[in-house]
Amino acid sequence: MTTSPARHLIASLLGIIALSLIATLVATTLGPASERILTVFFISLIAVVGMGLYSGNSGILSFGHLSFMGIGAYVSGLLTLPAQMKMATLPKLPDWLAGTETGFLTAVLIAVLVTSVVALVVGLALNRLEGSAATIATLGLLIITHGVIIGWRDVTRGSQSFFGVPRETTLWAAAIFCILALITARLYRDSVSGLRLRAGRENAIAASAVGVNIRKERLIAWVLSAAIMALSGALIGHFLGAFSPKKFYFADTFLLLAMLIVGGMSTVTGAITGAVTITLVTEVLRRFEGGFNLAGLEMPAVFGTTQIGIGLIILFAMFRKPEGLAGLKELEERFFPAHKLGAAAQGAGDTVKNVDPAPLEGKNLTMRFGGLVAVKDVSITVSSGEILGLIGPNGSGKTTLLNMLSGVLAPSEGTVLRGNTDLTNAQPYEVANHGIARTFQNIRLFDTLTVYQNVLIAALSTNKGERATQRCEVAIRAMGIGPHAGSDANTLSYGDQRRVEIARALACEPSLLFLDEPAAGMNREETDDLMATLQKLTRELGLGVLIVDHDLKLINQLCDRIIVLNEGAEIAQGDPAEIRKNPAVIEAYLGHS
Ligand SMILES: Nc1ncnc2c1ncn2[C@@H]1O[C@H](COP(=O)(O)OP(=O)(O)OP(=O)(O)O)[C@@H](O)[C@H]1O
Repeated sequence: MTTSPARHLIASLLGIIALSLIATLVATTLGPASERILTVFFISLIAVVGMGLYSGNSGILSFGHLSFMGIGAYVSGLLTLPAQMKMATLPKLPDWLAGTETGFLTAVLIAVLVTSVVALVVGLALNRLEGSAATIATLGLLIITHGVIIGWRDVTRGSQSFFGVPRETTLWAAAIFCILALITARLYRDSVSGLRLRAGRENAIAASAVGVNIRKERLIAWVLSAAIMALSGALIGHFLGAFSPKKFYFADTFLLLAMLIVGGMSTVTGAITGAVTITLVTEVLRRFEGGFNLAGLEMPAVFGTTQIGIGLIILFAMFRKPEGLAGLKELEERFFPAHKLGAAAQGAGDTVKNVDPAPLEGKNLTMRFGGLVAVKDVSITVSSGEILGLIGPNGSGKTTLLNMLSGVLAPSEGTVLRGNTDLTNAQPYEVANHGIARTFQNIRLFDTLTVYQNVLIAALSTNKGERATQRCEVAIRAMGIGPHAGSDANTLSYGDQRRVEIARALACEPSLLFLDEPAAGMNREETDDLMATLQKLTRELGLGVLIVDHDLKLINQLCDRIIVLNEGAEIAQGDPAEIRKNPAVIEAYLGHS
């Protein structure tokens, strides 16, 4: 399933095929030099797209992808090297490998499969790391793979040239594989998995809270991108006929990353733009590297002209276009309007089913941050059909309690149960799939995704993604944000962003909804409006709501029951009238009774 309008994908696929074929035809008419440049360009573009598929969609910059290109090249080279050549240059090869001699396409396919398996194993370990730690680990991968290739002389010829690989990569072969790689990357970006990964890139905690298993999505992207890198490696091996380990090390990593950074990481359009820009600059500057004649004036040779030029372009991109020359959107997304709501779903009550009618029980919950006890031995029950308020002065532990109930924090002591299911140490995405959705005190939207996509991710990632489109549209309508469906979330007003967060939570089809200061930053009119919407929804859907807010008017009018915390401990519990009269509550808020 794809998550973008069909016209986007059709335009994109037609554009990719048309551009590649036109470029190939033009190059064949211009002669062998142009053919050679375009072949290398196509192979580089495959690699850039492979790197972008992981780094762009996950937000984790990888320095290690050239490892997979190297593995692809060596595996494919070993499989196609003529037996006699192997006997002469690699006499210590195991017999089964020494006697194997496959065709080009078979070798490419096996190289891609072998590299995918290696990537899967590496990815399982790498997936435990986040952000810059993961990036540094990919650098380690590059260095280790380089070391292994150099050290494994019997198979790779070590640091010497690995030569004799049949030169099978023609311009047309490179063009067709490039089209396939571009289409794969484009389809992946807008697949369910790609959209989930992009959501995780924008805000990992929020993505997890709407049911996204980010580690799983990262692993899928990692393996897929490694497979594309292996394809690129096999093609360059069969184009050059000879290569050494340094072909898959820092210099080319830098070049490919430059293409990705200059063009833009998060789109296929960016990969193409970056590859075209850097290839053009490299080709032009290479001609001036050995010195040139400018209107009769002899200019001296400047070593490293090409690298200086690439460096300057990166600096320009960083200062003027930090998201890359192509920006954050695919070309076709700029031309064709984004999602509009269908006519399918009208009411809110027709889709929501109670996933689990059992109440959620937090028993004797305690949370310690070093020496600070943020929540002390608090027990709380949230039931369907009830609106429960959680109030208390600043720093009294409300958000921490909500984080423990929703899986964002594992409690230091105590248990969280939903019926017979123990959710004490469950991840947020597991909690979301037990019918518990939430919003955040500091709005956590997927900023560069549209409102529609923000909500769709939640629907796709909970309740097995059943009726996702319908659930998404119902939630958007219920919160009155239909007119903004096609806008990027970060372009909305504060009040509307809060509404998107609630719509996103509703799209999970929860039976329990946690709202952390939903009216924060809203004026009175917006707050009253929100209150009316929440009242209507909870009555219609039979939702259980746990709401944290400092707006006591809202809490008093909305809630059936209120729990009051002070300095991490519960000091009162009762209906609004009881709480208003409670001396301990008055003292906690006013400092005197
Ligand atoms: N991740 C954390 N690491 C360390 N201390 C934390 C963390 N989260 C919360 N705290 C501390 O725990 C205490 C309770 O914070 P919490 O945010 O739960 O209170 P709150 O009642 O929600 O406050 P507010 O009404 O201001 O949002 C505070 O002293 C806070 O500084």
